[in-house]
Amino acid sequence: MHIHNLSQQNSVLNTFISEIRDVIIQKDSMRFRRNIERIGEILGYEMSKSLNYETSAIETPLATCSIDLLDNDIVLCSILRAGVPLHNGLLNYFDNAENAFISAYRHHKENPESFEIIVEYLACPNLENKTLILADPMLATGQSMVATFEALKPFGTPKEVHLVSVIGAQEGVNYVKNTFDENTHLWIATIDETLNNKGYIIPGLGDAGDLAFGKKLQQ
Ligand SMILES: O=P(O)(O)OC[C@H]1O[C@H](OP(=O)(O)OP(=O)(O)O)[C@H](O)[C@@H]1O
Ligand SMILES: O=c1cc[nH]c(=O)[nH]1
Ligand SMILES: [Mg+2]
Repeated sequence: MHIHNLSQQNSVLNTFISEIRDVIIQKDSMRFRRNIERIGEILGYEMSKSLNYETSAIETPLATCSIDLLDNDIVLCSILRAGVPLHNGLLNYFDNAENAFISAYRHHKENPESFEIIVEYLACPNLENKTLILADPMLATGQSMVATFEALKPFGTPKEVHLVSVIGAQEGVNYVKNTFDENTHLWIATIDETLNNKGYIIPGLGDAGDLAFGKKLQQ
């Protein structure tokens, strides 16, 4: 797997990451969503450098110029619900992407430390030979990404797969690295050291879905 950890280089991205982590600033849910969206824009921009381009002729009012334009059929798939602001950020840059949505949530059984991933809702276009972008802001154990990819398999075989995430735990990064094809790319804003016994990323930011959209009752 090609891992692109953008925090290895200092940039304004650090400001957005610090704000989504900050226990005071993250109380402003509009700012939280917008920061995730801005991070999606940055990750999308960096990813765009690795895609395919074809030269086009563009007519200006004065002359013709040639410019290399993106030549990928992109399908942007996000995991509900925390994936929505990240999806919007990516879609801000990939104007013509087709879109897929899938729900994946953690179902806790009697023991709060153990959970399974439940996939229920799925809407997806044909993936055959397309560029699939799988977006989820939190890559904790990595199980949601893997369950999502499994659920998408009946929709066709993508030409290339890009995973996009904001904060990952090293354990989740290792899990997707060992599970996905070695040509898969991971575009991630930053990677934290560990998970706690409830599967939350430490230091992480808390519950991304709750911070973006409000606390949900456990099912
Ligand atoms: O890597 P994993 O261990 O699978 O964990 C990551 C998942 O947890 C979060 O979703 P959550 O279950 O909190 O759902 P929500 O978006 O509805 O809050 C997050 O958005 C991922 O989908
Ligand atoms: O740290 C985590 C792990 C999973 N989901 C979240 O929202 N945060
Ligand atoms: Mg959540």
